[in-house]
Amino acid sequence: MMVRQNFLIAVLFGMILSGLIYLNNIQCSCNQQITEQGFNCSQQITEQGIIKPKWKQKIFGLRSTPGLLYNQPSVLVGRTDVASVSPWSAPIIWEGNFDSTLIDSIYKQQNLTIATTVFALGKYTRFVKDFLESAEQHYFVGFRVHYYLFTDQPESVPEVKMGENRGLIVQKVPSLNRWQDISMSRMEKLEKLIENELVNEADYIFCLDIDAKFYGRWGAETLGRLVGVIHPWLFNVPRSQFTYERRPESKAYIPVEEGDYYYAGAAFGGSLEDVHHLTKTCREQLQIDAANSIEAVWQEESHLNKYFLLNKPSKLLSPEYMWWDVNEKAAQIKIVRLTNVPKNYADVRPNP
Ligand SMILES: CC(=O)N[C@H]1[C@@H](OP(=O)(O)OP(=O)(O)OC[C@H]2O[C@@H](n3ccc(=O)[nH]c3=O)[C@H](O)[C@@H]2O)O[C@H](CO)[C@H](O)[C@@H]1O
Ligand SMILES: [Mn+2]
Repeated sequence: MMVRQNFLIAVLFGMILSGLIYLNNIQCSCNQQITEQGFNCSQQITEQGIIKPKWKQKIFGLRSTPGLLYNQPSVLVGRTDVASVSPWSAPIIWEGNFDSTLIDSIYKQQNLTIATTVFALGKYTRFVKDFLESAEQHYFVGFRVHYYLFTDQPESVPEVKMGENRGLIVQKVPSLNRWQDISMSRMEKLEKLIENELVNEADYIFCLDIDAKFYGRWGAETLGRLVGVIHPWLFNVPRSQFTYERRPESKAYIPVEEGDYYYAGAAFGGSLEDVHHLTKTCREQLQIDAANSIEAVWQEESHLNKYFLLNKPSKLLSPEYMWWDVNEKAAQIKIVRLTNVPKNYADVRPNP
């Protein structure tokens, strides 16, 4: 009896031990893949046993270059005229709170590709040249940038000289009659682009308005998981004055006593996975609204604001990154990086 009991305990012990060894092995092989080829454990096996690639995701530390000299960071001195952090601890990027030399030296080591999307339909093709030429001067200079331009007139796309490792991919899309539909349809196009073409192609994506021009640096300080830009018109007003959708019938509804910031629809970005989730969710909410015959007051911008209320951005860009007119000043804006190009709406839009 005693012998049998001992035997059973020994078998049990052996089973636990081999289980632990097995678990440890899985972890080891996974870690090895991370260092050798980025994050390869991210392959997903579905219920049917099909292996689906997940997002290209690399594990990097913020590695610094030995011997790099830069100003000593201060714990005590910083900008006091603006907030540099949100209540959920996301940084808010302003001129004066980052060191561009240090940031570039860290992110250049990561061999990144930044996908950047713009849409130019109808008369908005007139903005393409200035947008691209100014981006080549100021936007992720020295990094690999792939611009994706969606247009109904590929023949009108101007020749713009691109820097090394930078390129333009033009995709033809059907014309639409209402500017609101053009603006809103961007969410679905972006969702599909990320799904079908960008997985394993890019590390980050930024989605920008085309009626915009760069005047200052927009670089690696803007990289993050989920990135929103604070709208230039509404950065200094109480939340009750934000132009959120206020009708409860819309999926974009935000009550007057809620809301963090008012975000611009003209610029957002982040990792492919996060931006895919954002564009998919906004596309779904837009479709539900359309089925209920309601269009949010600022179309997809209203839905973006609802999304960011429920999915807080990990990084916020100050209105330096989407200013409303290069000739307009505000005490807090020390540099205009990207700005709206003033336009006569009646002149460029297909409908009021
Ligand atoms: C600064 C800012 O946050 N701007 C937003 C705001 O007004 P905007 O006045 O900036 O909207 P907009 O007329 O620039 O339209 C948005 C974008 O749609 C594209 N487009 C539009 C019309 C057209 O005929 N052809 C064309 O290609 C183009 O890429 C343009 O940049 O509200 C819009 C939705 O209501 C968008 O959320 C914009 O991003
Ligand atoms: Mn615009």
